[in-house]
Amino acid sequence: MTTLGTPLSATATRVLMCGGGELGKEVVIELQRLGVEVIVVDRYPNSPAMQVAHRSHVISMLDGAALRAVIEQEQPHLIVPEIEAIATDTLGELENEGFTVVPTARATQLTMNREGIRRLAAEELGLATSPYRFAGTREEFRAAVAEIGLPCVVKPIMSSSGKGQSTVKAEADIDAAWHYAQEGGRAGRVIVEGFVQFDYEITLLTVRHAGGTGFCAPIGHVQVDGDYRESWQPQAMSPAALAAAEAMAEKVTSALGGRGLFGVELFIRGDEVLFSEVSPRPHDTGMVTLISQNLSEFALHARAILGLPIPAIRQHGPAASAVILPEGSSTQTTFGNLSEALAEPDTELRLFGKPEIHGRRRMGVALALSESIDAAREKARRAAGAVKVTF
Ligand SMILES: Nc1ncnc2c1ncn2[C@@H]1O[C@H](COP(=O)(O)OP(=O)(O)OP(=O)(O)O)[C@@H](O)[C@H]1O
Ligand SMILES: NCC(=O)N[C@@H]1O[C@H](COP(=O)([O-])[O-])[C@@H](O)[C@H]1O
Ligand SMILES: [Mg+2]
Repeated sequence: MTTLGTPLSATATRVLMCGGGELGKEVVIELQRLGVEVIVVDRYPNSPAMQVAHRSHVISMLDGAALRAVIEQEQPHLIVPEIEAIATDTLGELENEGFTVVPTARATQLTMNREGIRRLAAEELGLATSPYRFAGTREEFRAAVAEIGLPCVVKPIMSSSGKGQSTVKAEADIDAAWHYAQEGGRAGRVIVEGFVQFDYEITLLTVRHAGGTGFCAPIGHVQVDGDYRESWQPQAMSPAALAAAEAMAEKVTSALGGRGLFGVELFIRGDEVLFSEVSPRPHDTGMVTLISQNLSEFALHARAILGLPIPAIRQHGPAASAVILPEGSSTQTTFGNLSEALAEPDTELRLFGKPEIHGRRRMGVALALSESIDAAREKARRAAGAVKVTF
């Protein structure tokens, strides 16, 4: 596609986003800048991306019939999944019928289930990973934990952002980990992974586009309870570790195929790289690229899926992001003290505009550029911390 039309006309280039959170919102903004007609589908009204799209539909995206009906009605040129929890079998059928799914329907099927992507990476592609077992019953689970040994990490095979994930450190944690995974996942089955004592972990943003495959500078991050709190770019790496990371990212993304941006999650120990998982779409830790690159991960995704060139990716030096992750209950949250939050130079905020909060929810992110990674991280944390959230 190297011609784009006029939105809302007979020549329109239509993109339908399946999922419309904060990551989708930035993708929609990039598509809007190119005059693409954008339709957003999500499970609740006024999701962040819906607020910047041409139209929206509220359905359960796990309901294959509902998803098919919306797609048949909208006739998009591209179907762009934004979350994992989608009726991916329906995406497969639609792809067979001639629709284009980003990056491919198979990639969305394999990555929505930890078992699919782990078996592809470790067993078919031979990538190094943590040791792992899958379990569908309590008995299988106890046996899997015994085989992997302690400490181990337990995750539902279908979940994201750390939901249902816990670390079993002692015998006494085993039952709680099983129950927690049953509540937090969309299927009873779990993965038990050996706990990796990594030096640091990265997201290697990898973009498959018309001219080949490109890599962003590695993004380091800190996770708490399986959910990201801070990220920074560039993460310093030895040349050997970086080369191994890029080789691994190239291998797994070419196995998934199609065009678009991927977030390849890797654990690094010395010069050794272990594959963790991959998102076939922009990654939350990659929000730092909103300030750190000429083309953010969202701009890269938009260009790649539209078949446009990506001749260079420019990195602007030490940069960081820190999440705004309040806990409360409201449909009219306010974000105050912004003059202090944005007082320092080279600081930005994104407030996602999520219509509700019940419990803990990521509502925004602070971004900063500075002289060093430490200084950028501190600045981003100061900015995020200064925002006064009231419910
Ligand atoms: N085997 C492991 N050993 C050590 N730490 C781990 C292991 N697996 C996961 N973690 C930690 O938990 C974090 C979240 O794990 P993972 O990415 O698998 O969860 P997720 O729910 O898919 O998260 P997201 O959807 O945000 O990517 C990792 O980034 C890492 O910090
Ligand atoms: N790690 C995956 C991730 O960050 N996904 C992002 O969070 C949104 C859901 O947020 P919500 O749970 O607040 O609705 C998703 O729509 C996506 O933008
Ligand atoms: Mg992850």
